[in-house]
Amino acid sequence: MTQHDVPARQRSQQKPSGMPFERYRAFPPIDLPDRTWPSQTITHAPRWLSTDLRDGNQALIDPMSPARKMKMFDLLVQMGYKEIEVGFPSASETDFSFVRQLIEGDRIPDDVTISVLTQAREDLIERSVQSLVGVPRANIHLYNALAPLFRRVVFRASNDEVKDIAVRGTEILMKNVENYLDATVIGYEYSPEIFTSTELPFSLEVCEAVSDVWQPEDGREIILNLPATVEVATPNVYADQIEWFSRQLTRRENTVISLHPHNDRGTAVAATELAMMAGADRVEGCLFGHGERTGNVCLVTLGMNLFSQGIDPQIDFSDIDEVRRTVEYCTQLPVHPRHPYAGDLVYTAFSGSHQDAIKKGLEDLDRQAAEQDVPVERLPWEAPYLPIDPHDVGRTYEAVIRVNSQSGKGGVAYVLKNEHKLDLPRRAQIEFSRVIQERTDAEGGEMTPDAIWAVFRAEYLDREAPLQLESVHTSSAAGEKDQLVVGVRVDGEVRTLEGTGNGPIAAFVEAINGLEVAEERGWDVRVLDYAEHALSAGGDAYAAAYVECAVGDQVLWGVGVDPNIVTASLKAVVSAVNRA
Ligand SMILES: CC(=O)SCCNC(=O)CCNC(=O)[C@H](O)C(C)(C)COP(=O)(O)OP(=O)(O)OC[C@H]1O[C@@H](n2cnc3c(N)ncnc32)[C@H](O)[C@@H]1OP(=O)(O)O
Ligand SMILES: CC(C)C(=O)C(=O)O
Repeated sequence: MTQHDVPARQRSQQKPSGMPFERYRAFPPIDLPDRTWPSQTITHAPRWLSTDLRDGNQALIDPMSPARKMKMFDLLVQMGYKEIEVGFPSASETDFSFVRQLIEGDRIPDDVTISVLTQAREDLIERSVQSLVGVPRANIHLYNALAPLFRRVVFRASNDEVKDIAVRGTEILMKNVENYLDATVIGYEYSPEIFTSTELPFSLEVCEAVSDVWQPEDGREIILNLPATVEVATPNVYADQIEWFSRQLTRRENTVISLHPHNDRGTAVAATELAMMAGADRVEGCLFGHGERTGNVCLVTLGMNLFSQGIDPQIDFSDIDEVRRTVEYCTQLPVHPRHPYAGDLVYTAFSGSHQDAIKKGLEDLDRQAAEQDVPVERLPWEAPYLPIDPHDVGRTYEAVIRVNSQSGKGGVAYVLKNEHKLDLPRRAQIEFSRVIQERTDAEGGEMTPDAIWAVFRAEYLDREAPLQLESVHTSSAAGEKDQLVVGVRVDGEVRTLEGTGNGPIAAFVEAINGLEVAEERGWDVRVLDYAEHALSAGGDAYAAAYVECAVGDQVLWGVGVDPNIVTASLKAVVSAVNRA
């Protein structure tokens, strides 16, 4: 079908881009009509291999120094990675001596297997094997490219000659292992590089030939790593390729099918997950997706995706910021603020409707926890816009809601509640968020919690003119109205006011309305709504009071905070009057 055969309703209204798209071809689909992977689900973590110290390192502007490599290795071990590719020892003295440092310094825990990568060239294989002398167990990883373009351009060799590179490489490797590593248990990994662009039958043929040499059997596995060296198609195609390969392969029970996806199309995570559904056993990648070009698949995202589905990733991400800081130090590259699960902004909402929903969701969890009398961490996680609980990766809720011109009342109210325990009534939230909105519109940028608090204090708590409350005495007998005597300053002048009413607020309002300046000031005060709550528990607890008043023809809120609830209420009335 050409572009012109596309029905008009499906055709884009936009003009042709002028981009030379004709130079590119769509990747042909895989003929696998009875594919089974679409109906599979992922139920457990794969075997992970971190290639941060190899693929990750080889793609850095400034490859890791020995100290940085060691820090990365220790981090990977601490997080729980059991297979770690530690370098390409034949590439440089730095890589070789790092492997020696690990072995001679006894840095490799008993349950961790290191591996090293080599091209299928005799001298490089020998040097790689030599780097492993003295290690109790390790994997050696050999690769050569099989794809048509590489056969023609890089190796200038026929299919058989390219297959022979892999077969001979395996034989040479086994010979060297015999010569140098008698006390070491060596595992073998072979990668038909550029697997994604290679004819599937040819990849299979070469892998079978390599396996014929290695002779996998029970207790002697072979790892066939099928890399998306360059990601060239939609993720379903990779899954088809993996399912096809896995079905055709002999000795499947002694073969570990491994993935090594790159992210050229930005779909490495999806491709990996679909390929796991297609039967892969093992995944290679890097923390935060470092590696050649657009990087290897991100191990953090994959692991946390499992976690968010209730599956143990077998890796500890509980202090994600520490992981991020260490990786940034080792790679000297920043992690994007929107990186899934770990970026600075990924648990933060600036926009009003998101803030409102998150605030309600978190309050609902607190309510459920109180009702069921269990800690909130024991409840199944369910909160709008937050796929996981930030606490589970060591983040706090403090940064969840941040305020700028896109924010609404929910966000502002969340900050006041979270930071200062002030739970504003709904209409007070609306009123105060307008005050904040004026600021953010005028000044742009973000308003920090401290700045919001400063505005709140100035607006509601710190106004002392024209009215200031100095002292409060109340008396009431059962069944009688409250008698109130308050000391105030009106425009700085000390006055004593007396009032009577159904409660101290009504008595105070009566006293204010009776002042001689009341008429000229427009202080015709009526209370429309009232709310109060404790700010903290215990004998020295503070109380917050919120009073919605009509003062003349204005309707506004006042807020008061005091250890004494009556004084807090009267302060709230003063706050409203002064704001008017
Ligand atoms: C997809 C990947 O990430 S694979 C890993 C890639 N990583 C690296 O390359 C980092 C480490 N590499 C290096 O330090 C160097 O490339 C070395 C030391 C390995 C080799 O260096 P050199 O001997 O200078 O060779 P060079 O790097 O140019 O490699 C190209 C040669 O190797 C051959 N070659 C490339 N890959 C392979 C392979 N897997 N097996 C056998 N031969 C290979 C090429 O055909 C070419 O041969 P030619 O010179 O006869 O044309
Ligand atoms: C060596 C192989 C696995 C590789 O890095 C790749 O193909 O991307």
